Amino acid sequence: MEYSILRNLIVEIPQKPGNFAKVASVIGAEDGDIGDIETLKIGTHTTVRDITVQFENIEHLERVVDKIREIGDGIIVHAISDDVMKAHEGGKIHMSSRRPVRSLGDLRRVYTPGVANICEIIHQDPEQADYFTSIGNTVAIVTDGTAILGLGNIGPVAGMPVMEGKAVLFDQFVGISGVPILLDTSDPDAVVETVKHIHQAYGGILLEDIGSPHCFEIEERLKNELDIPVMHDDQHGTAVVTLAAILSACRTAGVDLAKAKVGQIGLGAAGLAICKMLMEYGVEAMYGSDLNEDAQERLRESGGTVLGSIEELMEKSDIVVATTGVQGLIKKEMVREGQIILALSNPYPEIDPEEALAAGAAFAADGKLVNNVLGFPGIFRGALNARAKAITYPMLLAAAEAIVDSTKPGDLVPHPLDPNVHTNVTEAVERVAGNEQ
Ligand SMILES: NC(=O)C1=CN([C@@H]2O[C@H](COP(=O)(O)OP(=O)(O)OC[C@H]3O[C@@H](n4cnc5c(N)ncnc54)[C@H](O)[C@@H]3O)[C@@H](O)[C@H]2O)C=CC1
Ligand SMILES: CC(=O)C(=O)O
Ligand SMILES: [Mg+2]
Repeated sequence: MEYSILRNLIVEIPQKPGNFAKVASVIGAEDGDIGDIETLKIGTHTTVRDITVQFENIEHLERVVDKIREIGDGIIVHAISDDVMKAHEGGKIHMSSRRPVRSLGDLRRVYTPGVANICEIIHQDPEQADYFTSIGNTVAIVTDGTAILGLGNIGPVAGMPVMEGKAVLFDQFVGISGVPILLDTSDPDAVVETVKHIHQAYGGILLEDIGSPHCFEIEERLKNELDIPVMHDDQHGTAVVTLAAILSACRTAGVDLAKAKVGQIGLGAAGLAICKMLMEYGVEAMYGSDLNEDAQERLRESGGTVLGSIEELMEKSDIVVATTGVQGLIKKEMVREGQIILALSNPYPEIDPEEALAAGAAFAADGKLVNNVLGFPGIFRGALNARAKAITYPMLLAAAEAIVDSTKPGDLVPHPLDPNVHTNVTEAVERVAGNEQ
């Protein structure tokens, strides 16, 4: 038998001698090849095991799982997990202590009675919280779940894996603690009130995957009403990285961005912010296209030109950016020779970069490559280091330029695991924030 897929079966088995053997023999009798077996949880009456098994194909997997389910006796197959699912088991983040408690002395220093003195110091001088608490190193990752990647309004709980992912990136790239906050409302009044009531525990607020148009009002009001950095990642994190990718492409192609014709397909959170950033940078011919008339109107109000169709936009633009969430929206016949195409929707782009290049594009990339992961960690690290009260356009521009400077010749953007990019963005943002104070 040729095995082509490997899966992990998460099976709950009542603690009775012979029960595990029943599961193992069913798998063996059906020619499944058992590998590692891990005990995930020992309960009072049952044990949950993660059994790695190789299968010939999906049909073979389904047959084996059906046979295990037929055993009965309280044996339950909870999940069939692959390596992505495995990476999510138990969640991706965990709040951990920076101070070990190994003795009573530790306990008294870390907790009562020692802690009371620190509380009093902060009570007398609230700024001491910067030194004696983790607040200044913690960012709330706030979502209402209305625009989770390009998956749409799937709710905040379904969006939690994305928020945990952002927290992983904050921690790994710049040492910030990211704390997901899931809101069960999208009403701007309620969102603003809620964030205002909880904001004291955080040094900054990252708004994530909040859909348009309510994201615009929410961000604007929170920026005005809070004196800590607030940034909607899908708007400005994306705009920063997109500007950087376009600048690198223009540098390689010898194109002057200010004189280029740029088309943006999708004028939601990401799209409108990209247009505004590019126009602020000096782009004069900024075209846009969206199905939604209000979104079109927002581009006109910002100084851009709305075109009637995607075909017209593709025809007229030297550089095209797409953030619609619609896989395959750009057809290869629409691609113009020498165009720069950034199809940024996640998880699936508007056109595969290989297809765009084969159709004549000079540069093409998707949202895996040109991704706000290159921006938001360093932007917040820099803002927190400088104790900035807001994230401003000059700070965002400095972040974009730092990304360009971190990009190897010929590439559009740096590798996201290159620590230099996060350090460079941090330093650039911190420097500008420091100058602004
Ligand atoms: N690569 C990256 O770093 C990022 C990528 N994105 C991606 O961009 C996409 C959009 O995200 P958001 O702007 O937050 O969502 P959004 O919901 O605010 O905006 C989507 C916009 O696309 C428009 N649209 C939908 N179908 C269209 C079509 N057929 N033609 C023209 N316009 C159309 C909608 O009317 C809406 O205005 C998502 O797939 C997301 O994953 C978003 C942020 C960062
Ligand atoms: C990358 C990101 O933030 C998004 O696709 O929504
Ligand atoms: Mg997002």
